[in-house]
Amino acid sequence: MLALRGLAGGYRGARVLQGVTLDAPAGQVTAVIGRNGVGKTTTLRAVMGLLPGVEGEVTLAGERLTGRPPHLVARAGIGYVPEGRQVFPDLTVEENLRVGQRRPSRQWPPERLFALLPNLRERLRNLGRALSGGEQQMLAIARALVTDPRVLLLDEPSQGLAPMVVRELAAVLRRLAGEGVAVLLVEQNLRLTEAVADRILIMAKGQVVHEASAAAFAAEEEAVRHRWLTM
Ligand SMILES: Nc1ncnc2c1ncn2[C@@H]1O[C@H](COP(=O)(O)OP(=O)(O)OP(=O)(O)O)[C@@H](O)[C@H]1O
Repeated sequence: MLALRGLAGGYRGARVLQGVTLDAPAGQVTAVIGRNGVGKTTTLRAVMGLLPGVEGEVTLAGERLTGRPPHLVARAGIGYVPEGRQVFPDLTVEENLRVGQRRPSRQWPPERLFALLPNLRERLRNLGRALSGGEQQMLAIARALVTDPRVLLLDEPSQGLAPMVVRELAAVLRRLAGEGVAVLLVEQNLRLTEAVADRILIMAKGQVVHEASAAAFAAEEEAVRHRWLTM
C-alpha cells in the first residue's frame, strides 16, 4: 500500500534521513522504533510532504506522492496524527472534527466513528482543552479518519497516556488494521508496539536497519534492545 524508497534529506545542515526504505501494507500495523533523534518523526513528515527537498520516492498503491504539498498527500489518502496530537483547544470536539474535512466521511460516518471511539460521542460539545490526554489522542485519530485515509500515520500516540488508555489505543489500532487501513506507527513504547504490530522496523541513523515480525521480535528482543534501543 504505502511504500517509501530511499528517502533522504533533512533540515538545513543536517541530513537526517539516509535512505529510508519501508512498506506499510494494507490491513497491517507496521511499527517503527528506534532511539531518540534517529529520524522517525522526520520520516513521517517526509511522507506528508512536510520536508522540503527530500530525495527518494513515496508511493501509495503505486501512485507517486513525492513532491506533492501536504494537503494533496492527505487528499490522496494519508491521514496523519502528529506528535502531541495538535487538537485545537478552543474548538469543541465536533468543531475539531469538521476542521479540514472537505465532505462528509464515506468510510467513517458518525455512527461508525463513535462505535470505534465511544468516548468522543459524549464529549462532542466539550472544548478540546477540556479533554483528557487519552480523549485528545482519540480525537486526533478521529480527525484523521474522517478524511477517509487508506493509510494512517501516527507519531508516538501513547505519549503521556496511562497504561489502561494505551490498551484502548492498541485495540483501536488493531480494529483499524482489521478494516484494511495500513497503519504506520512510530513509537517508543515497546509494550504498545508488541501488542499491536504485525511487523516491527528498527531505525538507526536515518535508515531502517532491522525488520522482524512481532513474534520474531519478541524472541530476539533482548539482543535487539541492547544493540539498537538502549541509550
Ligand atoms: N525542525 C528541525 N530543524 C532542525 N533539525 C531538526 C528539526 N526537527 C528535527 N531535527 C533534528 O533531526 C533529527 C531527527 O529528529 P526526529 O524528530 O526525526 O527524530 P525521532 O527519531 O523522531 O526522535 P524522537 O523520538 O526524539 O522524536 C534530530 O537530530 C533532530 O534534532
